[in-house]
Amino acid sequence: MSYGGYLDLGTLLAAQRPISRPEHHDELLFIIQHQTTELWLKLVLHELEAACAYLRADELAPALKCVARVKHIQKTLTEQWSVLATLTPTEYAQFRNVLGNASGFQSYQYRAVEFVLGNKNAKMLQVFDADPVAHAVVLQALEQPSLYDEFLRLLARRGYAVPAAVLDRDVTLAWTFQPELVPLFASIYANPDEHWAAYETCEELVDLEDNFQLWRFRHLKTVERIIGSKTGTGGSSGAPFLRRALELTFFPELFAVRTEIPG
Ligand code: HEM
Ligand SMILES: N[C@@H](CC(=O)c1ccccc1NC=O)C(=O)O
Repeated sequence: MSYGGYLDLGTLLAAQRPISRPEHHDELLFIIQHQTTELWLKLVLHELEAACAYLRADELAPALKCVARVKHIQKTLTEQWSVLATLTPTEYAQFRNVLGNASGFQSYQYRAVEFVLGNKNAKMLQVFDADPVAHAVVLQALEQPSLYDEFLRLLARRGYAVPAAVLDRDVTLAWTFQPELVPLFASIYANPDEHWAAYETCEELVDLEDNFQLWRFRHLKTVERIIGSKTGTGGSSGAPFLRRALELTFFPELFAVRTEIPG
């Protein structure tokens, strides 16, 4: 066994193939920024799937360990935007045309992560109709209970009053705000010592969402500085579309509970 053999560096390092002609110096940065993101997303999915499985098996501590690793990856991904931010609008404009209609909308691993965190939308599946591998990954994430679903099921098994409608919901649908969960979380937050496992997990989920939003924010800011208000190659309005995504929340009840804490 050798270093390059074990890591399959031949394959990995042959996978950066700029298509601009003459080749633009900065296209390699653009490719590597995306490829490293996709590699980390692969690990994020692997860890989130494991976290779901541990929750299903009532093993909270190892589930939280997976979440902790995901949080570190998210921080790395958020920091990594600064590398791409060295790409000036002038430089990007010199090879943007070669990208055609390709865009981040087509990142199946990103879509699967959104789905595992509960932001589901079956319509996004059709983007992957022509790619069976991508389709299967996103479909699996659509059809399985989200991390939040698994946590709420675990709470129900531990005797917490999670409404039946929440436990029996169609998990392929996007999560919608469930007001009945707010008093349940309020009782957990009112007495952390008695509900430590639940309390700690709630805060870990809030961290995940916070980190996800920071990544989205840095994407938006990088996009603003590189393409301004141009429309996206994927057909969206560009920065306004990305700005609206900052209003999304995966765990609305965990934010609503904050208002209910006396004091
Ligand atoms: C010059 C750099 C970049 C620009 C100008 C840019 C721009 C955009 C725009 C305008 C969109 C909306 C879709 C569209 O109409 O095209 C988008 C979506 C997206 N981009 Fe980027 N992007 C850049 C870099 C990246 C990188 C490095 C990643 C990392 C993988 C990424 C991941 C995504 C994802 C996942 C979406 C879909 C977001 C969603 O559906 O909520 N982008 N990007
Ligand atoms: N949507 C970007 C293009 C872009 O960023 C992109 C193009 C091809 C492959 C991945 C991309 N990344 C994220 O959207 C743009 O409108 O310039």
